Amino acid sequence: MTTTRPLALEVTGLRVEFDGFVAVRDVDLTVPAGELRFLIGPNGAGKTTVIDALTGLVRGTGTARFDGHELLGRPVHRLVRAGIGRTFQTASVFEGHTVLQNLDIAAGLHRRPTTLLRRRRGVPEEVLRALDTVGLDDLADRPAGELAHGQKQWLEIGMLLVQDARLLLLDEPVAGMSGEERAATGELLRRISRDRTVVVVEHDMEFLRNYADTVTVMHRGSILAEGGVDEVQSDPRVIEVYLGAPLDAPTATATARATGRETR
Ligand SMILES: Nc1ncnc2c1ncn2[C@@H]1O[C@H](COP(=O)(O)OP(=O)(O)OP(=O)(O)O)[C@@H](O)[C@H]1O
Repeated sequence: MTTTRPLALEVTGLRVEFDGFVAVRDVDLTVPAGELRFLIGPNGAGKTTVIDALTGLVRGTGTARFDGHELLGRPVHRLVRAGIGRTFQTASVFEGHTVLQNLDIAAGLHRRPTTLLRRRRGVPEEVLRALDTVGLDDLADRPAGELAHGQKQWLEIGMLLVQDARLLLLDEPVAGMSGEERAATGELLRRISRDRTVVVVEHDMEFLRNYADTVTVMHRGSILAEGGVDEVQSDPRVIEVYLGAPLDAPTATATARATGRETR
């Protein structure tokens, strides 16, 4: 099953506290389908915590609606069923199983493992489609543990596609990837975001410049700025807080970062 109409993620007043420490506050965020949204900000800005709150890993207050469903306060398995999928900074695939088996497991989480492993004929259509989308057709029978780093991330994205995730929240998907893998991932995210809602947490400024439609900048738990890449990169508040330099005296490092010669 594929998405038939664009869906937006609409977050208002999101707040997350850890033992009295407010990690995320007053976050309003709307992400339409068809747009590749990047979420950036210095370390500790609250990016991952936002994703954690939307995927049920931490408790958040406020509202977060997707496809008519309130996401906050729902258990993880119900969020998966509601079409919410995420990846982590480290790919979590079943290394001993083949690419196809990983996708098959993701496609039928409710089936018993023995049934899953016996099914070699009649590969479900959504699995074939995901293999094609993430470009792993030729590696379908390869154990996931033998895949290159980038390929594991693509497999993980494929696993979200077979679950029919329509809101994908991806945490630093290109970290540790080669230039070629980054470009392939960027194109993959573009394809996916045409009819799904995709939010990417990323530090890599070059990747951001090449692929982001819109950028949301977080700082100290709140949203600091939002707009196109050029707009955000030239915003003095962003230069000051995200790049870590005082406005009137940019350091060599900050200047290098602002012009994209450094990635973090
Ligand atoms: N489980 C937790 N318990 C207590 N504090 C936490 C927890 N998770 C995150 N924090 C704190 O919340 C703040 C936001 O962290 P978060 O990981 O969301 O930032 P981030 O923007 O994703 O940073 P990075 O780019 O380094 O991954 C940080 O100060 C962090 O130390």
